[in-house]
Amino acid sequence: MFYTLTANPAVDMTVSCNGLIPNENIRSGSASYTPNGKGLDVSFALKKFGTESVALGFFAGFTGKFIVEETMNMGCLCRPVWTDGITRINVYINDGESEYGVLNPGAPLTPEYQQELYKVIDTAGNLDCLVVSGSLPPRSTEDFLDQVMEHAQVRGADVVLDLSSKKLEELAEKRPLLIKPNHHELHEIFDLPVRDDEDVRRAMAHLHGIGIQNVLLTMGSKGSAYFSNGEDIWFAQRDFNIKLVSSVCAGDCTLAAFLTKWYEERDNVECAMKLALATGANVAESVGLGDFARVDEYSKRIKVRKLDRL
Ligand SMILES: O=P(O)(O)OC[C@@]1(O)O[C@H](CO)[C@@H](O)[C@@H]1O
Repeated sequence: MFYTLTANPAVDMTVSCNGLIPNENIRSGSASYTPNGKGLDVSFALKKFGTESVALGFFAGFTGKFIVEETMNMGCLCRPVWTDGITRINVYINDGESEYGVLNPGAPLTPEYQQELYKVIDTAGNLDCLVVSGSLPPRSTEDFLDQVMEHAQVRGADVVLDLSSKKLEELAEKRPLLIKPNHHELHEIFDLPVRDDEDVRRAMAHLHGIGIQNVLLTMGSKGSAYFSNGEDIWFAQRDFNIKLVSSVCAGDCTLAAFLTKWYEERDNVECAMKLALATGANVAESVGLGDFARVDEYSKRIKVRKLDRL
């Protein structure tokens, strides 16, 4: 069974408007409020593919209650650790041309809440794979993610990491099963720029060298991705344009789609990459996760090739 951990969930408020004007109030055209956070998005997307998971995380206040209730309403299992404060609201604004995001810090953690979460991991039934995604709330301890990984790995679970912080580099030596950086994160965290296939070969060799078992590297709006298992590297590219509405949850759903195919069938990389890119593209065409209605159609229009070995 997959478990996801969202240490810092959020209600996403997604607003559309005709442009922001300095020092003036504007009226938005629409606003939607959705339960989110990177690990939760993975759980929601897994559910859409018929794959069960349990969503773990810290939740607080009315926003935390809203997220947990909505998660359960969607039929997802959830084991919340309740904390003080208020789970954050993140604001995304689309002015018709560009997207703007204001990501808030979240409700602070204490060592006691962290201990509570470790206990949840220690006693979780059928813990095969823990997907740890997203930022950390204020005042989480320096070793929080090390502890999370250790508690999961002691149970024999695989750990998948989707983190935007430098901590990802430190955790590499714990041999995560998979990481899912995008090209910006690869540059910022590991100082590995990605301009062409040769850069990708170099980057993948480095990542495997420091302990990471598999890498799914997404290329954002380019609509492409690379996957490396330490032996081969695959490149996937879509051949169609999308009408971008919000790219906010696309990366999380790309990861979920990849996992739902690849985790059980490690040889089926091509199929997993097709589903992953198709899902990411379709999610970007709506606010939140959307309905995945075009995923099958899009999957047929993704080309996958293996990079030549040098
Ligand atoms: O602050 P984090 O945890 O890095 O990112 C949080 C967040 O941007 O991630 C999701 C999209 O990936 C959103 O639903 C959510 O608001």
